[in-house]
Amino acid sequence: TACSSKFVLSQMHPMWQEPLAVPGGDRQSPIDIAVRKSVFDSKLKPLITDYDPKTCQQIWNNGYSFLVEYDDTTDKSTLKGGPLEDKFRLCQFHFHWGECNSWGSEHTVDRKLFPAELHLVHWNADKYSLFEEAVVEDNGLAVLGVFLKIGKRHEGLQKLVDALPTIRHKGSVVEFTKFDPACLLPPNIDNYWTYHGSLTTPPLTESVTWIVMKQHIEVSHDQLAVFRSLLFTAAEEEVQKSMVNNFRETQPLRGRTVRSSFT
Ligand SMILES: Cc1cc(=S)c(O)co1
Ligand SMILES: [Zn+2]
Repeated sequence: TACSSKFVLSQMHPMWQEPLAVPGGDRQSPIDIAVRKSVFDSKLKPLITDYDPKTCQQIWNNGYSFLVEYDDTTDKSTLKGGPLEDKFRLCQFHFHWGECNSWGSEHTVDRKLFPAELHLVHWNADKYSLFEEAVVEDNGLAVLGVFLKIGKRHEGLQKLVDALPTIRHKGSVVEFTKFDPACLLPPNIDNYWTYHGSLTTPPLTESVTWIVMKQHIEVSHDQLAVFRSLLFTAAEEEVQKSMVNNFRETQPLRGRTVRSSFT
């Protein structure tokens, strides 16, 4: 298969036709994180996550990925500290992955590809009152990125994996409660890279403070295989398409500096 040949890089194909012009276009995501070019910033604080599993509401297939959505009408599940000046509310998390374990992440580290990447999406609740408002503002969003590697089974992930067959098609939603997203974070969340970027799916708005974890988490081959059983297409569509390679290619740095919280 495309995944076994040594020219895997030439086999990669992103999920959708890229729009020609994007807003501004000089702070797009994802990017390659060139470790030796990142700048240690001793003023970066520890990250503070405070997630309440009771705010977990549903899991659904939006035709790009699957989203686990949280009640963000109060300050129950929040992220602050790190590079952030304000308090951000968790609204959803989702993943990006490949058709095989050779690729799938959005960010790369010294051009290294991971099989998948988790994104926890938060919006600035000190400055705005809705995600929809925040998503078009420079300091509106904070997305926490975590790389996934193939290894031992992730016990916390299994509840989510078990729900995926019930949302195979685009548009399907099921109730999903009492899930603590903190279980998906690596042991040490104080080692991260941070830079200003964008959403990686349309509308690609340049409103994201990215916080990418240095430490990855491990999931089993079989768990990631279930992600690939999802479909981009709705039940009534003639041709069903597997939900794989739902990542965007890395974008030009355009002079941006990536800061690190560690030396
Ligand atoms: C809001 C949002 C953020 C990311 S990173 C994504 O992939 C889709 O939607
Ligand atoms: Zn994403």
